[in-house]
Amino acid sequence: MASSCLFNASVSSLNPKQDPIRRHRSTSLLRHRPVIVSCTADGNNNKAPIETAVKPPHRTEDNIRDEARRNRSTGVNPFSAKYVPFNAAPGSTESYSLDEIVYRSRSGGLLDVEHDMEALKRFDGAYWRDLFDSRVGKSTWPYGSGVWSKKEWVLPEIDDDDIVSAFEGNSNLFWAERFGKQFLGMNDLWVKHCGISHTGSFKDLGMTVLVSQVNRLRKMKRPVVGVGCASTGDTSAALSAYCASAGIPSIVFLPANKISMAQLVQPIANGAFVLSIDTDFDGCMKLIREITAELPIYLANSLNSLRLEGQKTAAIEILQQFDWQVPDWVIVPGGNLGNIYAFYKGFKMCQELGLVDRIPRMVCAQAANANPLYLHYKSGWKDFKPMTASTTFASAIQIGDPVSIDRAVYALKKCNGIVEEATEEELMDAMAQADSTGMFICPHTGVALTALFKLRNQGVIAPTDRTVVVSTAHGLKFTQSKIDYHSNAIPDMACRFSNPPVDVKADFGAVMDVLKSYLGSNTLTS
Ligand SMILES: Cc1ncc(COP(=O)(O)O)c(C=O)c1O
Ligand SMILES: N[C@@H](CCOP(=O)(O)O)C(=O)O
Repeated sequence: MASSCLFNASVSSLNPKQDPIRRHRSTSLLRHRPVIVSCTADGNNNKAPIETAVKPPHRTEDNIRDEARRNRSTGVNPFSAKYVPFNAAPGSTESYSLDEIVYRSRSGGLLDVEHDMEALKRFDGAYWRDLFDSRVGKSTWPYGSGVWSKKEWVLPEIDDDDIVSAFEGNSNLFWAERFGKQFLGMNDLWVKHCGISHTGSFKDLGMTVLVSQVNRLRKMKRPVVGVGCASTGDTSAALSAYCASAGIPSIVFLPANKISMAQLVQPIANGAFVLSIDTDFDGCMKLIREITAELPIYLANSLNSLRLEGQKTAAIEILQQFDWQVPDWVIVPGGNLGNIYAFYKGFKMCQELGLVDRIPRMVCAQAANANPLYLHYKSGWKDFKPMTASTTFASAIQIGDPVSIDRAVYALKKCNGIVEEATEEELMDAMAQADSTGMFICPHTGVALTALFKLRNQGVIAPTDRTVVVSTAHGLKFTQSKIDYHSNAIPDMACRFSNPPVDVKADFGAVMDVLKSYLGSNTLTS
């Protein structure tokens, strides 16, 4: 079936791969002009979307969603994705539409979202790089989001109108110059601040995808009365915010007294139905799986592979922010273990589709008090043993029975990865050291930085290696841990880098004395 191109029918039948001049022209235009997607496909199914560089003028009566609707292509979308069993045996034909409500394969294993890679490969790496780059820094719906700017690789078939987005992603890749030089002798250390985000953690990246799909299912009159999750605090915050924005009920299961106040208040404020349950995260996870099997509540944890499609865009973004150069190392704190696989998948897609020629080595960092993956790695990947996780300041990764263990092991084996762990003292010191150089990180990022300290000291990571530490949540969600540390109020912890406030009388002389002793000289009076 032939279909029309909205703005430029004359170029619609060209495939940029076959037409270097067109490709060159489109590239230079895309660099400078806003982009609207229009689409074409012919009966031989050998053509694909063409970007036009012509954006019609903004109509004052339109909002950005209206504008996207008005400019929507009438062409056939050549891209698609489906659920398949994770790491399926060769020859497996089991698959499910993304419009089905399914979290497990027939054999009870994990699922994965599989994209039609042949369709994506009809475009070369340069095309995808240019397309993604052209969408950054714009407010065009839905591409203003760092996730949806990669829509063709995420949920290619969803209608833009169904998308629920807070323009998440595009988070800061911070050059940790002083921290790297002062504490590690490194000059190319970076922190990907995924926590500087709508609800303060990387969960927004996955949740925009999941809640958008739920929005679509509800419009299709599928029986979804609400969306539910078990959480250590960040998944619940993201779920409740995105659901509230779309007017969808959310239900969150939280382990009582095991998450920070800031995290607890997020779903409460966003109108979620909050259950505080007398168990740990693993207990909540077991319950939500049982409940979602009984009631038409859609499961929002990363067991649901849709989430990882959004989270993988953080990896693509890192490459993009380095102008498509590949860092040597990427360090990710791990709990339920979806994110480490999401990063691997993002990097791998970029390699397979020709945007980059290799992938980085990844390190998964765990708290020593919740380290089932670390123990598994140290055993040479022999038997995996779930555990009961102990209390940790890195409370969002206090998880003993991670649902994505198979995904994590797969990813780490494929990228020659490493697993490290951090004691409570190590992670808190690392957090304080990072903060002392101008960051304000969460304890989980402290776990990742500890892994970096250890691998540098062992000589595994070299001083000149380009290294990215993934910061997963905003430090403002975990202020109590910082207060405890800087008050020297943590039993059996030296709190070596604490910086408690000095009590001083409201008296000029007293203040001068304190300042002179701080400055170590009489510079104030001379
Ligand atoms: C702040 C933070 N960091 C890291 C993680 C670990 O991510 P994952 O569960 O995907 O391993 C989580 C959640 O588990 C989290 O909330
Ligand atoms: N840290 C997570 C734990 C659940 O992880 P998920 O990615 O499987 O939802 C949280 O914040 O709840």
